[in-house]
Amino acid sequence: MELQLQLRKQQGDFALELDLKVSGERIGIFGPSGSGKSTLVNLLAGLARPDAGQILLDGQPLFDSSNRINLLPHRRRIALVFQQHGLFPHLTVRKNLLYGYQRCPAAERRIELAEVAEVLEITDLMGQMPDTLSGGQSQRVALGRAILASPRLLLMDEPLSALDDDLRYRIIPYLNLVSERFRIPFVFISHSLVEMRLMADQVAVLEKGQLAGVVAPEELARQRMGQSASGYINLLELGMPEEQEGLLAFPWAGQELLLSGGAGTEPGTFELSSRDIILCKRHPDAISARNLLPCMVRSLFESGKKTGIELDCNGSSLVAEVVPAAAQELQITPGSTVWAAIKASAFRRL
Ligand SMILES: Nc1ncnc2c1ncn2[C@@H]1O[C@H](COP(=O)(O)OP(=O)(O)OP(=O)(O)O)[C@@H](O)[C@H]1O
Repeated sequence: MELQLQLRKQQGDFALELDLKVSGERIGIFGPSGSGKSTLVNLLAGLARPDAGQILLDGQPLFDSSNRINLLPHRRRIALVFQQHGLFPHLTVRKNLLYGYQRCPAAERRIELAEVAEVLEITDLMGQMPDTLSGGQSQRVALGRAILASPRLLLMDEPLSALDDDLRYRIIPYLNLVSERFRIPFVFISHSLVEMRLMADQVAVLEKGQLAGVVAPEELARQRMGQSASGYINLLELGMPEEQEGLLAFPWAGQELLLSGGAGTEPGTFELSSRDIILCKRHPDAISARNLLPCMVRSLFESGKKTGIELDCNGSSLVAEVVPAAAQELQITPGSTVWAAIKASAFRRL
């Protein structure tokens, strides 16, 4: 998918002025509150009209003020999914799903109900009413309804923010699977850098109605490390654990990581903040942290008032952060070796 826009939209005191070209199947829109993200979604969907400019989707104009083109929302073939699932309360799950399907002209239908239900694991819910569904089930049905309209683009305005963490991370694989299996590109808004890294190939960053840049999500996470309250979040894929001295030993990068008991006994993805990694130049003789990993420094980067340090732990990457003075004192330079100390309680399962 290629999305190209050059537009202006005034809303009261706020002006959105964008000149943007992004391509990819999974595009994120990131920015602080009030930066214009929802306004952009409304303009793309045709729910609001730019004052002037052009919006092209795969080269086709959805809006072009100089040629007086402004396709109606349903002619854009863009499906919307919002934070609140918006299911019809008086219709069963099946009828909610078929709503999207029946609205799509027969000749353009390329996605079938049974297949969508199978991918989203909602086949068993078909006869239920929306008020009997959990938040995650409702959001999967809303997604199914949007997909069954066989859209050219799925547009999602904070689709996961109404869900608790546990559900949010269970829905993300479905979104990725849907985009891949049905070849539907998506554009989504989120405040979460972790969501961006799990779901986007490219991120358009908005600030005060302007485009601040288009970057890879990993790059964005590093740029924001110093400003973010939680630092840079390392995402670690850990294998099947074994019990060890009252803790759980998870395989990772050819070694073991010890985690506290609450980590669960399945393999999975875990978060580890860059702030929870302590670096030591030499092997500390006595330390309470349960994990002590020998690492090589790959690179250093600056972010806000912090220095990020990308470590190579047996071939796997880990990002730690220190204040610049600590990096100098410890003489941390690319190629040098350090020990990374991590408490067993610092990991959080996604
Ligand atoms: N109908 C409107 N009339 C006047 N101003 C509006 C209108 N709708 C939005 N705005 C203003 O436009 C700006 C951008 O709003 P928008 O909802 O696009 O931001 P956002 O980045 O999506 O924010 P959030 O993350 O909080 O949802 C805000 O300053 C908002 O107050």
